[in-house]
Amino acid sequence: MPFQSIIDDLAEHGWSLQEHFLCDDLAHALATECRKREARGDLAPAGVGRADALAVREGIRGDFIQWLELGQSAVGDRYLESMESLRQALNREFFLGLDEFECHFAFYPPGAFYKPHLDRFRDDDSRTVTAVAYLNHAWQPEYGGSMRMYLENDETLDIPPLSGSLVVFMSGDMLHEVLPTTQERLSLTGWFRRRSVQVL
Ligand SMILES: O=C(O)CCC(=O)C(=O)O
Ligand SMILES: [Fe+2]
Repeated sequence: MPFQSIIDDLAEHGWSLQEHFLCDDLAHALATECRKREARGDLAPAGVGRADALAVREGIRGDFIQWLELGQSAVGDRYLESMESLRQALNREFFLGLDEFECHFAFYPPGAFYKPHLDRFRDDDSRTVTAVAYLNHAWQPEYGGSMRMYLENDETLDIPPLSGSLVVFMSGDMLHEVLPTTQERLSLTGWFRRRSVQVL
């Protein structure tokens, strides 16, 4: 079961890569859904920060996003249901108290990137585990657009955004970035959250 290997990887080193997490038809249908939203103009430039501190900073990230909610599309619901099963598996194993999953489509036009960052906000530690699913069929190495993770001992790992793969990591620990892409790059980025304890 892929969930067990995600859990084992997280316990061992805080991240996991599952190269065939989504079956081909689901990955393809999600890519179609993302492109449809993009064509309709539903995606908006992504911001940096949270709520009232939210700002669009093109020097930091250049992707366009739209949140995925239950009931918007059958294919979106299928993805959210599999993340719900993963949430329950993570809670059973790690007692993280994850009580929510939020996720958005992301569309990186050619030239876009996302500079190195952690997924946890300075004033809100509710984002606990990050899960990113990639939706790019026949992605070639020369397109760029890999996600670079900064591991221990100054090592880095570049993960190409290949259709169907899922990367999971601890949101507060893993420094990561999206390297500049030369092609349109589609993904679903999400976070398992626990109830936020506000730092005043
Ligand atoms: O698309 C990716 O590979 C990662 C995106 C990301 O780091 C984010 O949205 O916080
Ligand atoms: Fe991130």
